[in-house]
Amino acid sequence: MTSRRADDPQRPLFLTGMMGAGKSTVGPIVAGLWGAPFIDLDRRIERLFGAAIPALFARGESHFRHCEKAALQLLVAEPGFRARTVVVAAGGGLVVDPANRALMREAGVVYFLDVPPAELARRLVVTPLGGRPLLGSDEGAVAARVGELLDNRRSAYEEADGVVDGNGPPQDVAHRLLTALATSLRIL
Ligand SMILES: Nc1ncnc2c1ncn2[C@@H]1O[C@H](COP(=O)(O)OP(=O)(O)O)[C@@H](O)[C@H]1O
Ligand SMILES: O=C(O)C1=C[C@@H](OP(=O)(O)O)[C@@H](O)[C@H](O)C1
Ligand SMILES: [Mg+2]
Repeated sequence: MTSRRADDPQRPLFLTGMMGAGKSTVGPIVAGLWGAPFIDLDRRIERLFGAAIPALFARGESHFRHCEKAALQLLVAEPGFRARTVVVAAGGGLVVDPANRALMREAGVVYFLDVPPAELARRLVVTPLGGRPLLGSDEGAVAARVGELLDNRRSAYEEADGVVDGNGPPQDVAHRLLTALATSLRIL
């Protein structure tokens, strides 16, 4: 069984990985199994800055990255955050900034949901592309773009406390994650 044990340390879990890895889909399932709240950092950003992700990107990627970093810093600074059991889905690019990586690892446990580029592209082309401005609007170019981003980011994703295979039904991924996490939490 993969649910939390009463004696597990209380730590936030950050889910990282590429767009399409399933962070926003698997995160709420893990939170439900764990009896913990779920926070999607992209939704926090939208609330904090009063604009949708594409609108923030329209002011430039660096503007979006600034908002993203501020949202992470504000979340982690909430009283008692580091001792909470909470599941946080990061946006796929949050790890690119080394300060964000360090902050997540300092504040909680970080897991990388690893999914091969072909599967990411398969998932992303059936999702409205406009919501992820970095992918552009050309379906045919998504696989190449995703492969390029993953090549650039892989080493940052791998600086996690653990890596979980994100292939397969979301429920299976959630259970896989909780099994891996149980081990991480007990050795903290
Ligand atoms: N394990 C999975 N298997 C198949 N499709 C998935 C899986 N996880 C997510 N998806 C689908 O892929 C798309 C992106 O998922 P999402 O959770 O938003 O990813 P992320 O937050 O990592 O970018 C959605 O259409 C979602 O339904
Ligand atoms: O990989 C990225 O740089 C991004 C991923 C998105 O979140 P998801 O990973 O949840 O799609 C969102 O934060 C933004 O469009 C940028
Ligand atoms: Mg997401």
